[in-house]
Amino acid sequence: METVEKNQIQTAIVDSELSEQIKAVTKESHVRAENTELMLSYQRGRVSLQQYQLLLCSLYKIYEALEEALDTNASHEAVAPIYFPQELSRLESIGKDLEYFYGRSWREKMTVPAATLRYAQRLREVGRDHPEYLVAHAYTRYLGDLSGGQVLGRITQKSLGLKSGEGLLFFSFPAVSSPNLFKQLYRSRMNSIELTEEQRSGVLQEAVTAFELNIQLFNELQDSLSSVSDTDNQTRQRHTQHQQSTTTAAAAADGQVCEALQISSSLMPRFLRTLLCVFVVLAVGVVYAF
Ligand code: HEM
Repeated sequence: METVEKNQIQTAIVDSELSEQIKAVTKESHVRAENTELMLSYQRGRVSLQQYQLLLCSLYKIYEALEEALDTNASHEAVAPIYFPQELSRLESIGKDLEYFYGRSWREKMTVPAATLRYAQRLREVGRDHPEYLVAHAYTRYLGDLSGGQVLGRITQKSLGLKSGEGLLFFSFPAVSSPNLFKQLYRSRMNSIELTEEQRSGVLQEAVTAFELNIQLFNELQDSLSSVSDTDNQTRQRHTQHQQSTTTAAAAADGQVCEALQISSSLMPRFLRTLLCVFVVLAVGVVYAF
């Protein structure tokens, strides 16, 4: 770990409770997470459907690992106080959102970057070897979802023109009537966990790691989208060049055909006009191809 982070953790440990320490120690990471390309798209109100769908796929894998680890360790003394499956569990909601976007075979259509798999793997390791660190991961995700995440939900809905609730269940916590009050309760439960100094230091370090894993995931996800859109652009450019010579001339003729069909619209049923239009456009295409 970097010396700066070690110093931050040591400063945070002095005289304060876990919830304050964890917030202090991840402050700088939070700023970095907010400034990733993906989160900046959100803050500019310009999230794309592809960005949101890919994010949901990754979140599914992360919450699957996190909630499995929490369930397995539900009675562990460092987990029980912050175990709120009814209020917080996200897995089922994300699954429904994925089904909304990808249909019933959403599981086969999921794409997940390597960073997501590393994140999920770390969650499994923590669940197995250090259940007391789960508080760091649960804090990072759930309290984030209940804080800035609520704003992100509204931005997603607006950017994608989704109707209330459609594909947006991830952001909704029906069993939490006041996110602020719930966060207060959650912090007080975090503070009730008894930890040795060594464990506390480990939890704080793990919280920094949890933010780092999120940042890596956002970056990789954004990179994969950029490379997909680069390839798309290249394919589109080649396609456009290939088509340009025939399309330009054909377009003028198409326009005339459509104008002609508009004139006779009151006399001809719609499907016949469509059929005629398709036929004429095909014929024009064949003529120009030769
Ligand atoms: C567009 C990006 C984001 C914005 C605008 C944002 C905004 C906020 C805001 C306004 C708060 C409330 C601060 C307070 O109560 O003092 C907050 C809290 C929090 N955020 Fe974010 N956030 C973003 C991204 C993230 C990400 C990516 C994570 C982690 C993966 C995260 C984790 C948290 C956590 C854990 C808290 C609770 C802090 C605490 O009260 O201890 N946030 N965020």
